[in-house]
Amino acid sequence: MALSCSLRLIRLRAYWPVSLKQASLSTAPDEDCRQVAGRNEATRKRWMKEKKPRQGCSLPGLESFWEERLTNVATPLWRFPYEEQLKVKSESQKKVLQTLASCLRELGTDKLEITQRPDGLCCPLHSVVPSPVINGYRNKSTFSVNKGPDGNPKTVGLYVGTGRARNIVCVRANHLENIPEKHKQVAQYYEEFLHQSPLDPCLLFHQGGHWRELIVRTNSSGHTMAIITFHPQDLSQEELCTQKALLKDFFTCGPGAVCNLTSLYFQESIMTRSSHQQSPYQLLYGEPYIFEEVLGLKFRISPDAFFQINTAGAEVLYQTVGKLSRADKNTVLLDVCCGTGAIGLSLAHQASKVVGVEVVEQAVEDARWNAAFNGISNCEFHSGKAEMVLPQFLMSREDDRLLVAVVNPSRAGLHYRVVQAIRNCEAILTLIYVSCKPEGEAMRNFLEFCCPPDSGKKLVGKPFAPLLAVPVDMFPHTIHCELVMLLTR
Ligand SMILES: C[S@@+](CC[C@H](N)C(=O)[O-])C[C@H]1O[C@@H](n2cnc3c(N)ncnc32)[C@H](O)[C@@H]1O
Repeated sequence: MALSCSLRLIRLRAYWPVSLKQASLSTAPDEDCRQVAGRNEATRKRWMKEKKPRQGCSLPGLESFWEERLTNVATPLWRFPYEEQLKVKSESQKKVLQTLASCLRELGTDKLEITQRPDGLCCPLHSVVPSPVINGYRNKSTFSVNKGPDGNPKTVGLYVGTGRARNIVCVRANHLENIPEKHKQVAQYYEEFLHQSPLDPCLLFHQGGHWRELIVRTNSSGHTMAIITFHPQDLSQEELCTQKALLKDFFTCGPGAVCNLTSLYFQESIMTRSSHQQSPYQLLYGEPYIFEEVLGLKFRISPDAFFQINTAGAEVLYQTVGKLSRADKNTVLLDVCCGTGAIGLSLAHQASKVVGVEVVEQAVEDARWNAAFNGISNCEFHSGKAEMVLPQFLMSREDDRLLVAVVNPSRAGLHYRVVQAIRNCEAILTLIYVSCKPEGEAMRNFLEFCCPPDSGKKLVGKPFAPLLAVPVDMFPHTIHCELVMLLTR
């Protein structure tokens, strides 16, 4: 990629505030707000001046100062009415498409009619499709354990500050509008449990301590799964069993019973994040899975499996993908990075067949169960890294039907080998790229899909061209937005 193009990508990233998790590690929440507002500076100033009062903001002093900081970092658009938030998001998406257009021009793409639009965008941009739910929409929240504003190391909340700057403060998330009350309640009781526990929290791995983050998942029927991560350090099996029993008692017959947990999991982990394979999720109590309904289908979700964090928003997202995909009974739909199979299964009725690929084993097992439970028989799900599975699958395919590829990778974007495999497969004419961070690694992927053929990079297939971009808001109050990009050739 040309140097100026890379610089533009860096600038674009600077324009975008960081993700909720990253955001909670930022030192400068108010700066994020300034960046977010960008072109809507006047509107932002007006709203900041009017200072919409924060619900329940009655705490004086230190704690309320930190809560406000966290609110501004994690939900930087919270002061804006939702209509204004959508305008801010639309501006951000425009930036992405402008950057893509100019990078494509620099790369000498031959799709000049696409990159020379009067608005400077690489393709038409649909207005942002709103989230059906604005507040408390998260079905999953991750809470950390660390020192709070008062220095108490047994505080359960989200981070403000950064590890690098050594200024992390863990702030209770009670005021965040995107987190449902149930999640806040479980966090509050976990904190109470920690206060009762004789064991220390694990703040830094090398400094010892045990209690670590809490993940809460809920579904629309009110079921609640809690997952607690624990650093075993050098505890014996017997001591570990005692801790698990204390935790279970607290949430089943102690003060935490009011949380009404449907499942309680415990994961011993010595790494920042461990998969089920690396360190199994141990069910201490209740149901092994949580279930959710999406577009009339029932989905089983394991503790290790990804599921879109805004369920109502996910329905809108999948409907959007379905409309753009043009999958029909003559096409095979590839669902790359399929999680529990949600995209493929919700579109299976449109396609002749769905082939899903996913690296998390538990999610693949869920996807197979979900297909069987919902009576969907034209789906197959492959377990493994897409960069290993997909090239092999496409090479060994004997079927000559057209393929529609839907890719929905994590923030790291698609591995280069996945891009090569899709680009060099002539049967794929339609590609839908779903990204929650289109200004990041997804941008690199867009350029790899659309650049002129380059035998040195083994991108020999005809380039794709962006045809339409539809942003779907899944994350009200934050700057983030899911971008559904239709690319064809
Ligand atoms: C953003 S989620 C999308 C899941 C799914 N499309 C959905 O809507 O529920 C990204 C998924 O990619 C998976 N993933 C990450 N890296 C992968 C890889 N190298 N190969 C296959 N799947 C991967 C993750 O485990 C996660 O389930």
